[in-house]
Amino acid sequence: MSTDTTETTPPSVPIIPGIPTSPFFAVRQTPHSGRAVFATTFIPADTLVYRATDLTLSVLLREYRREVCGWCFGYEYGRDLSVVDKTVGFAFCGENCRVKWRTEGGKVAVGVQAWMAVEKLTKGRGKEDSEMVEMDLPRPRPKEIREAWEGVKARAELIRVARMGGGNTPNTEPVVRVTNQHRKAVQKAIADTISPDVMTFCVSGILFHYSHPDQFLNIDALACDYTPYHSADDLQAFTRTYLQLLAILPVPLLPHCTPEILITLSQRDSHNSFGIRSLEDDGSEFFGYGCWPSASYFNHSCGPNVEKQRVGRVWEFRTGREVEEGEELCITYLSGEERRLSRGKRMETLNRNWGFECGCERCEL
Ligand SMILES: C[S@@+](CC[C@H](N)C(=O)[O-])C[C@H]1O[C@@H](n2cnc3c(N)ncnc32)[C@H](O)[C@@H]1O
Repeated sequence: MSTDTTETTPPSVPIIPGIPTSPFFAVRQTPHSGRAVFATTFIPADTLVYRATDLTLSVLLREYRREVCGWCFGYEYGRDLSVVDKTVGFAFCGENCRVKWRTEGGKVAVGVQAWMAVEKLTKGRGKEDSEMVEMDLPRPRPKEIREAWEGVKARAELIRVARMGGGNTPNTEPVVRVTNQHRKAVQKAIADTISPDVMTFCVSGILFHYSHPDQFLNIDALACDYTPYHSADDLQAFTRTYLQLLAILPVPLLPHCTPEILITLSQRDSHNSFGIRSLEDDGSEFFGYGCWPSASYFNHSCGPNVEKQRVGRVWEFRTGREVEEGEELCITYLSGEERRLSRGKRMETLNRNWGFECGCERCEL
């Protein structure tokens, strides 16, 4: 990571879909830490330099779904929210948010139908897997990931035929007769262990691909993690969820439910998502996470000059001090407590969670 303020301007990068634009900065290539944001002018302290409004996919952990608004992520200190939409399993802080979620977040009628199908499947099934993310388990390598997705291909095909009658689109003539084998594949998928949070992630991403095909490039352009699954179990939860979604999603969404799309979502989300946390208590409550592509070009520094703040569904970025023209604008990827760790422990945390050796000014000293 560069904090160089000399005259040598870092090379600019070719046009990238979804990069942030601002009168205060530009995105440029760095020698060692990918693309980064550099001030193009002197910036006084406490200047709002950017607002990221481009939320693509988001996950509210199941345990918070009654307490955190499905639209604005509002939270009332753990109290259950007043407006509950039982059919889709989301709660809202008011009727206004519920309507916005239905019209914009539900992304057309098929979106609402998709969440209804998920709710129908998951309701009453309780928590079937722990979904605790064990950070120290070995991560599946790219070859294992390829094999796992390859391993569910035949079952996926059977389910697709059962749902679509063998046609390539819902309206094409059936080309394969649907047999018991196809129907059994659907039943087996539905009976398999459910991972509700993985399912929310996948449905949110599939709906984004369906409703904003042009903006999917913004996700695709983000830094890629080729080993995005935390463990073999995590990878299996994704392949299982894929089959379950093929079995239950509204038919128009099935062409958007593919291994390629689901893998891309995991690979880009891994090093780019932002935690959705409580706004009080140093963000001690972790409600879930989301991907705002334009906000993902700020690199990390252990002594950041930019502070980020979530305001509802938007992230605001403000300078924490004066910034010289040419200086890199950095946020911190560390949570409140982690910021107070020693250099060695910070490095370890960043390496484990983000997969990079921190080269920021504070670590280099
Ligand atoms: C959210 S992205 C930031 C933008 C990224 N540099 C890009 O080109 O898309 C996070 C990734 O940037 C890189 N990065 C961010 N801060 C860094 C730092 N302090 N030192 C080294 N690499 C860093 C790491 O590869 C990390 O996984």
